[in-house]
Parts: sequence; structure tokens; C-alpha cells
Amino acid sequence: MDKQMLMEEAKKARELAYVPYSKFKVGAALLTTDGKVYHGCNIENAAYSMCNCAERTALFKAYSEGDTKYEAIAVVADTKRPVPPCGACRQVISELCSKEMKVILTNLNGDVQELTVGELLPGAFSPEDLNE
Ligand SMILES: O=c1ccn([C@H]2C[C@H](O)[C@@H](CO)O2)c(=O)[nH]1
Ligand SMILES: [Zn+2]
Repeated sequence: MDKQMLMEEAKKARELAYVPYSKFKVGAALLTTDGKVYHGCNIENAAYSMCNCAERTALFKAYSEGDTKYEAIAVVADTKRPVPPCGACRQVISELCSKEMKVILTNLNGDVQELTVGELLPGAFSPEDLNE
């Protein structure tokens, strides 16, 4: 599964978005180290703060099935620039994925920005910061 294929999987995931309020569809495809792909879309709610982003949908699906090691995540939306994940998703990705994991951001025009998890949220609050 190469970068291009993973972006195509993210586009497929995007079609399933439930977005009656924003009408803004986002798709994500998360590749595990075993070569499995978990898809995620954004899912909104009439209680707006309950909306869940595509990235977190994919990651929570994978993690909750016991798939906890990842190669890359691709994210797509109909944006002018490659879609930037929100702060909440950056925080969650930073905790559940390795700092070296690839993050592939894209849009429907085919613009691509590739970065690592470490670059996605430099200085992230992390488990090591907790006084246990
Ligand atoms: O990277 C992003 C940015 C936004 N959204 C969703 C949240 C909400 O449903 C809609 C508008 O913010 O897009 C995502 O899923 N991922
Ligand atoms: Zn988000």
C-alpha cells in the first residue's frame, strides 16, 4: 500500500461522512504495520460539540480493535490547501502514534503535504508530563 493508494482510501472514507451541519466531508485512512487499512469519516451531531473528526474515527476504530501500530495516516477534504487536522486530532494522534509515523495531508485537487507526527504537534502534552 503506497502513499497514493492510501490517499485513495481516504477519499473513499470521505464519501461516508455524516455532515448535515457543516456539509464539510473529511476522510481518513490509517495504515497499520500489518498492512491493514482503517477508514474514518467525520460524524456530526445536533449537539455540535459531539462531532467527531475523520482522523479520530479511524484511529479509535483501529485502537479499539487491538491494532495499535501504524505506518501512516492519510487525510482528505475539499480544501484549498492539504487539509490541516484540528488541534484535538493532533493531540490524539500524538499520543497513539509514533513520532516518526507519516501524516499525509491532501485535498481534492491533489495537493499533498507530508509530515511526521512530531512535526504535526511539536511540544505536545504527553503521558510523560503527568506526575504519577
Ligand atoms: O481535519 C479535520 C478538520 C475538520 N474535520 C471535521 C469536523 C467537522 O465535522 C467538520 C467541520 O469542522 O470537519 C475533520 O473531520 N477533520
Ligand atoms: Zn480533528
